[in-house]
Amino acid sequence: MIVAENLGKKFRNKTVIRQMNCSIKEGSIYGLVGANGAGKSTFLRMLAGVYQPSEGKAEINGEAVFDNAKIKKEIVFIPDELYFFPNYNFRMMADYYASLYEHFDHHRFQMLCDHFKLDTRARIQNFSKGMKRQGALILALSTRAHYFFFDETFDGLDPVMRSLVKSVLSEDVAQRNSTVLLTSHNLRELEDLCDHMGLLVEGRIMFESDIDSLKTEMFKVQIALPNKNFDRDEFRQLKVLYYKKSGSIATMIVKGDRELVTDVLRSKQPIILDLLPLSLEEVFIYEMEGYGYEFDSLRL
Ligand SMILES: Nc1ncnc2c1ncn2[C@@H]1O[C@H](COP(=O)(O)OP(=O)(O)OP(=O)(O)O)[C@@H](O)[C@H]1O
Repeated sequence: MIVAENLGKKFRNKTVIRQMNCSIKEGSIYGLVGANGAGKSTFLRMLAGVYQPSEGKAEINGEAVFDNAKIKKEIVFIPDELYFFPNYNFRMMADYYASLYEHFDHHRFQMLCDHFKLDTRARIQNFSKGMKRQGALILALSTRAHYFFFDETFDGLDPVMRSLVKSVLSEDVAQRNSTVLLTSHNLRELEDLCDHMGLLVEGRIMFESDIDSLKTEMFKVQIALPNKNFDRDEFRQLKVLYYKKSGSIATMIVKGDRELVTDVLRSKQPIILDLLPLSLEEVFIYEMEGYGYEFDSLRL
């Protein structure tokens, strides 16, 4: 279990992460999304033991990560800006990783390189940005570590490679119960991969949830009632996050159990009733409104 408790990070006088609380279970794929500069990389670096927290705790299985050689052997951190030794090829980088991670699996390394069609003897400096990303991921997964921290992993990957990377990551988690924490500034990039997601805003996780309940507990409703003059008050039994009426049809965003919501709406004997699922992006937008953030241009 990865745990952040009242975690904070300051650089000189600038507070970048504040009072962060979050726990990530073994075997899960957790996506952390947030705008540029929100603090994603800083948070990841503290969980990976690269930065020392200014306050609070960053722990894995109850032990502080920073300066903890034992735990760091179980962690691979792939930063947003990749670094490879000059003049090295992938085979040489694999040997270097094997010197750091005792369970490094050379067979898996070769298999993944074949799968991604990467030539292990070619110089890395001649590779494209996307190929370097693939290589970093292959090296990480070949270590047989248990905790993977990937910063902007999909940056530079084309759609085919993205989906290949996603399937390789999901497979590792399913087979080995490894734990993956990924960051992205693009929510759509992570939504089909992660089982949990958190939204980081100005150094704080504003909210987090498992994807299934996020998607199944919020709906877009379109409804028309026999009495055309109904208003929002008609639905006061429900948690209506957003309401807009044009003509005789109301469109609203409702939070709650689908069956209960449907029962309440049906009891009004609607002429039109549609309950539509929201995309994850829409769910985040409406949740954020509860925290006073405005997303008018993106709504409905
Ligand atoms: N080593 C550092 N020294 C000083 N300030 C830093 C340092 N690292 C990060 N920051 C500051 O912390 C803030 C958050 O940066 P961070 O890289 O964590 O954000 P991010 O969410 O990963 O952004 P991006 O999506 O653009 O990569 C920024 O204002 C950045 O300038």
